[in-house]
Amino acid sequence: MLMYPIFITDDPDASVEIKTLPGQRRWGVNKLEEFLGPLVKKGLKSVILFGVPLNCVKDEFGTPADDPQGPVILAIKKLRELFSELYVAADVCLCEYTSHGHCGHLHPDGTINTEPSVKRIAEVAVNYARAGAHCVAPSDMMDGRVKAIKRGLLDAGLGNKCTLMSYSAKFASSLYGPFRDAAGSAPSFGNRKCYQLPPTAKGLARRAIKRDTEEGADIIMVKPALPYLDIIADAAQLAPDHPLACYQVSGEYAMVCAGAAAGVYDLQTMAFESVESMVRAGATLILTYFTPQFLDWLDA
Ligand SMILES: NCc1[nH]cc(CCC(=O)O)c1CC(=O)O
Ligand SMILES: [Zn+2]
Ligand SMILES: [Zn+2]
Repeated sequence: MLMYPIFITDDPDASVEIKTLPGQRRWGVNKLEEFLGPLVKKGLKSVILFGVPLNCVKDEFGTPADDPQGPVILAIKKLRELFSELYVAADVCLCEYTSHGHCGHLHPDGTINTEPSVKRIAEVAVNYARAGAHCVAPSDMMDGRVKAIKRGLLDAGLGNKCTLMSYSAKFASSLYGPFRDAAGSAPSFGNRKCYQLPPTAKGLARRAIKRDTEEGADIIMVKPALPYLDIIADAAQLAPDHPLACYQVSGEYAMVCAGAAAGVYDLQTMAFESVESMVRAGATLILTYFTPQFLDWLDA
């Protein structure tokens, strides 16, 4: 039930430490074999890829997102070729590729322009699926994107080849800090409160979960995880026949590590307690940066 989030950058030989995410690195495509080979041997079953383009020319449309020579498409192809048993998911968003760092297209006044955003997100998702992704996971939060992606996959003949995992209930959280640092995707102005949910928005989260199941999502996700266990439990009840994912995000991971380093608790015990709580709430799939450690700990 563990999916490992990994950062793929466009220097093919990169292996660069990410300061705010202890133990995690930005990887180049040429390094994926030595990085993931040992983990696959230990039982790693799935990864989710995040592109970290450092050398591309970003524009307001996020054009580099599905560049055939871009890091995500190259990594999908490489991983499918290297590891026949590994499940390869790809995060779909534009913020890593837009000049303004927002997750969609903007109106001249800086607000989100939903229609072209959704169209572009669906295009990117289909291109990741064409490259061989088993699963596409839109994290942009634009209204209507699940339906558009599902339609796109069906039209491309990939409806039964590629799973759609929706970040259905994604809250505007302080816990994404290390990720934005790792992915270079902080917005250049404003924030994401227009398209991510406020922490108190239980009703909106429930409606988003229902809407995504109706629009054709195959997996529902709640994010962040530990502070939102009630939402995970709600999702388990609202979508009982869907796999339910939750994302132990970068800031949650960093918090667990920092607390352990400060002597507040034992790292392994706390890491287990955190994900066991998610399982108790109803999660059946957990995206976590602790995945490599869990493979060791579960084996020991
Ligand atoms: N679309 C961007 C995206 N996709 C996944 C994360 C966060 C993941 C993490 O913190 O580990 C974010 C950050 C954000 O919304 O700002
Ligand atoms: Zn984004
Ligand atoms: Zn808005």
